[in-house]
Amino acid sequence: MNTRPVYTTAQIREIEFRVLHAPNPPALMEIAGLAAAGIARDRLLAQDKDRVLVLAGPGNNGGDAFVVARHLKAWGMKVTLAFTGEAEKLPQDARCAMQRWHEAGGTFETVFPTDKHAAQQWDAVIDGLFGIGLDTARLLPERYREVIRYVNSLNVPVLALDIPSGLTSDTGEVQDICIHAAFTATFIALKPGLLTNDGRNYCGEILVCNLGLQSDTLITAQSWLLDHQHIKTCLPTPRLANSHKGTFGSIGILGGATGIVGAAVLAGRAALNLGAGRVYLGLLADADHVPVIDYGQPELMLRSPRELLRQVELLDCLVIGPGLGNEIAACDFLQQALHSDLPLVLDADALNLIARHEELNKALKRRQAPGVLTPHPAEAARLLHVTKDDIQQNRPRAACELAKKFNCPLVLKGAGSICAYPDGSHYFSPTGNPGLSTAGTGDVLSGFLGALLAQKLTVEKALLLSVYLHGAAADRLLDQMGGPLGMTASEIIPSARSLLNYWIYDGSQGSIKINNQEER
Ligand SMILES: NC(=O)C1=CN([C@@H]2O[C@H](COP(=O)(O)OP(=O)(O)OC[C@H]3O[C@@H](n4cnc5c(N)ncnc54)[C@H](O)[C@@H]3O)[C@@H](O)[C@H]2O)[C@@H](O)CC1
Ligand SMILES: Nc1ncnc2c1ncn2[C@@H]1O[C@H](COP(=O)(O)OP(=O)(O)O)[C@@H](O)[C@H]1O
Ligand SMILES: [K+]
Repeated sequence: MNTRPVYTTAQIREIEFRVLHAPNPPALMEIAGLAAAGIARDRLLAQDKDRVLVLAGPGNNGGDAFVVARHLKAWGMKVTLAFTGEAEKLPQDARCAMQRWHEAGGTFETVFPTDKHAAQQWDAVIDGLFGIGLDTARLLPERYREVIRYVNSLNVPVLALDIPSGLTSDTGEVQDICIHAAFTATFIALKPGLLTNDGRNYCGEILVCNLGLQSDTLITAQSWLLDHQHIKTCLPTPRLANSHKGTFGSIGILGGATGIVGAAVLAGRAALNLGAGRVYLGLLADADHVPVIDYGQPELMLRSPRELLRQVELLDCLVIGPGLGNEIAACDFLQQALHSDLPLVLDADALNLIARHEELNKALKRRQAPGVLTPHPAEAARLLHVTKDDIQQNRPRAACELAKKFNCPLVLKGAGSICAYPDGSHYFSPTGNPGLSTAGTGDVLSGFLGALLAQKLTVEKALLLSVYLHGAAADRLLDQMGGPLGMTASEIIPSARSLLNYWIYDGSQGSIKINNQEER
């Protein structure tokens, strides 16, 4: 499996320690600087665009910047380097890099340019201010904040070294201000902060420079970036010609209280369009508001929740939560679902009820049958009894903590969704965009997940595939629409259906092929 590993700062430092304490250690900073300089030359600069501003910070990220500057200068670029730290306080490798810059005839400015006194024009900027050593608990000194504001106001591409300065490497949080990069050359391996939360706004295109190291042979990864190669291993197998609706599972969706019927309908439509053989909705809405048919998708079979729960033995999976509400009846239905042996997808109000009621909480923890939770950050906060900000401040930690607490795989939704397992392993999804920030898209995800479980995918595969596919369907729509604005949850469904078929069948269909053989 060539899924990319993702490492925390502590793990990157451990890798570095192991490499540097082995015989004949490589010159990591030199290798990193050369790789990044090549990216700058090839992706940001050109013969008539050769004026580059290189910003060097007070640590080893600054050291990388000196190496980049040296190579760009040697390749004929017009390099202006700015460093406002104290040379004698630089770490040893960075001091060496500065020395070699001087030896190559380089000089540096001792103040950073700002919009107040920068008359010079640049074609590109290299951000070597702060890397994984940034301490976000300390407010950045004003000179750094000023230069970051200045760089962000320029209309030129920025290459961030390792991570954009201002971003917290482990969490993707930006405390105050951050370099807005067009490209990020990240060293050794991916970091969580590049992949989730604010990180997605600031990194631009990420280029991993592994510095010749096979990091996963040095430290066992617990975290990975999902990619299409991995997703290919999660796909349902192509359908046999001799199949019928029973082959592809029956799914129940329990929710749709008065005023929020649409949530369950969306989940049902999503499940049907992702290949479930039969889809039943158990709607909680009162008699005056409950629909008897979904005219937009008449294939859905509408029931009362009681009828649905009476026939659980007919179901292969139950999604409970979309529009479930928080009435006593909802609690009862959830209690019954948790005590059943059915594979469960627990979403939305089901999660809120579990957060509020101890007996539901216990029932979930005691469950042996497969289950998956699909909280957004506010639901995750209720489940962990913390604030939403606490969750967002460290999404990977929150996702793993929840999976462990309930002994259940889950997806923590939002920009850079994280699929986590009780053993602490977790995956970041690279797909999805702000077009998904609209009501109902979570209901669609729960329907996708249920459909894949009903088709007998394992929980692990169904979770990764549904999250990746959901985001990819939105990304495809975004391309078609030219932007994310106004994307609707309903539109995600056909987009995902075509993608999934395409991925499984690679464009080739299963219909019988009969041709006349020309006689010769
Ligand atoms: N780990 C490795 O093996 C490698 C690391 N390299 C580079 O080294 C970087 C890490 O270097 P460092 O550990 O020196 O860390 P950084 O260079 O990221 O930052 C540490 C420096 O910033 C200062 N600082 C941190 N937070 C601050 C704040 N809030 N306000 C003001 N100053 C603050 C610290 O006092 C220290 O001087 C990586 O990101 C990468 O760019 C590369 O050379 C490749 C190899
Ligand atoms: N900015 C974003 N980038 C990527 N994915 C997003 C973004 N905003 C929302 N999403 C995705 O959209 C879905 C929203 O789910 P949720 O908040 O439960 O919606 P609802 O309850 O209205 O159905 C989740 O899958 C989430 O990951
Ligand atoms: K940086």
